[in-house]
Amino acid sequence: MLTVFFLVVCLAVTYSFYKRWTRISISHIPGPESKSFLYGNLPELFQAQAGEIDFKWQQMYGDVIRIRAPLGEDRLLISDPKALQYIYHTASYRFPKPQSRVQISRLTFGPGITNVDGDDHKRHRKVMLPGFGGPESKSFFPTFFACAEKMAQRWKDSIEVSPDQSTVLDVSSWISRATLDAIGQAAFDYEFGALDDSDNVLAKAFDLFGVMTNRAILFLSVMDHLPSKIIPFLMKKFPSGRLDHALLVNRLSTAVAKELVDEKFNALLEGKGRRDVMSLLVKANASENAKTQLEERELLGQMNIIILAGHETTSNTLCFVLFEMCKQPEMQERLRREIRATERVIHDRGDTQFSPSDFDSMPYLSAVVKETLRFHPIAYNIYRVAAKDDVLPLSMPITTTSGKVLHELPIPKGLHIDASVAAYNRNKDIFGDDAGVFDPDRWLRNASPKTKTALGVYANLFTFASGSRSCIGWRFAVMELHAFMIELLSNFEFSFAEVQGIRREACGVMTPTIEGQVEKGSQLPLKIKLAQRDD
Ligand code: HEM
Repeated sequence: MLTVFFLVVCLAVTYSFYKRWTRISISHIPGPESKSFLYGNLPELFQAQAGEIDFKWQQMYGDVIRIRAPLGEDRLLISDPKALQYIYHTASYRFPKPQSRVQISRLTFGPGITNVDGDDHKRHRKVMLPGFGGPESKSFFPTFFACAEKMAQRWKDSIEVSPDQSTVLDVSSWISRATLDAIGQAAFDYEFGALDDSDNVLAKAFDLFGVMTNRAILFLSVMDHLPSKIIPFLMKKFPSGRLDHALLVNRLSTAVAKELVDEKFNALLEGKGRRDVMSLLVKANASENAKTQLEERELLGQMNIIILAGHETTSNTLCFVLFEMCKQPEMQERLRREIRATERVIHDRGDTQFSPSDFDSMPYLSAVVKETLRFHPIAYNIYRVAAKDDVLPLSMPITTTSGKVLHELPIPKGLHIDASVAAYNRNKDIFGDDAGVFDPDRWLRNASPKTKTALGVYANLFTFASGSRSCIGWRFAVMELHAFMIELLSNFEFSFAEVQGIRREACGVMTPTIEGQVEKGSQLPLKIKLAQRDD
């Protein structure tokens, strides 16, 4: 049996080599030398700090770069606005995700919006959209605020008992648990209780921290060239720690999800439908016709995806806001002054809570949110494959290695494309010559960046991707970021704890780690004390 299996793998790999050598070539596109036939340039891309090599290559070769994947395969690393707009917006269903990533997502979450394609994806997205509109996201603002307040209270308790009225906390663990609770309440009307329990099983399971090893690089690349049907078999036959962990996440979170889907469905039948995302999803699904309705296993997959996509992303973004605020305390001070001034207006009008309409009087806060999303995009690279031979439009012509100038780029079916969100967000033509500097004021000088090619769903950033597969939860995330920042900055002063050397670790999502302690996973130890109040 195993011999037959290996024969199939060898044939598949040989066939993919044959196809590679007889198709349109992109080997004339400038790019870095490959240091290894076995791994190509991928270790440089996946094992450096997030975006670091993207910025270097962008300076050397421009916004369309040929890189090598394992076994001599050519790929493109792209940050060109027009090419990205074509791939993610205009022709998005002609550029599906690589099958290795689709299969891992299926294994971890079950079938759901991130791992289906074409008409199936349209069906999933249609049922999910009603839960993620503008009014719905705004309605969760008080929930996000309450979670931030609860965390802030714990920090105050810790400061109160300390002799020097300050505390050092790993804020990455705290914020990750607070955002897990926030997603539980807003998306499912469910209490994960992660803030109350630092050993929360689900919070620990959803910590998918892991730096890409050479073995994983090779494994994923080979998976991309095998017939999709044999991949689940291969995964079972050659288990690994990461895959076992994915199965554990699936088991734990599906158990919670199953209980909730049943509860929401019964509530709907009894006419007691609630306003959380999942209730809206179950309701939208019930009004679909039988052909387009999501099956129960798809609803469960959806919930698993929302738990992960909805908490690790916002949580890590919040960590990088605090990181910037510690680097530049004057920004922290300015933000606090703006929040306090708005607080006074709110009290004067007889309210006790901030609401999304107060954002209008906090332009610096919104500018800090946008600048953090630009400068520290948590999903720093996103991946696609050309489903057929195609032609990419370009914002800037490319000069090939033989000196020919191309105004558009023919690409072969099967070409892997790594979109560099990190590099696009620092494009000097769009964001200015100082695109490499963290400067929230750029958003006050120009509310939207100058570009002929509109891309992305928020502020012309590519942080939430673009087009039919753009982040469905972006409004949700923007609300949550504002709520947490108001609460944290108004109450506390943050500075770096003794440990220095925070890294932007390139895991599935970018996360802070400490130089020399990467194996310990996400960490952001900060010194926290109560902010002075004059009133
Ligand atoms: C700062 C926070 C966030 C960032 C930077 C972010 C970024 C992204 C990006 C780049 C994608 C596209 C990935 C790809 O196509 O390969 C995506 C998709 C997605 N995001 Fe987010 N996200 C954030 C927060 C959220 C939240 C809060 C939720 C849910 C509550 C969410 C749910 C989703 C879902 C379901 C998809 C898949 C959409 C589809 O395939 O149609 N995200 N996100």
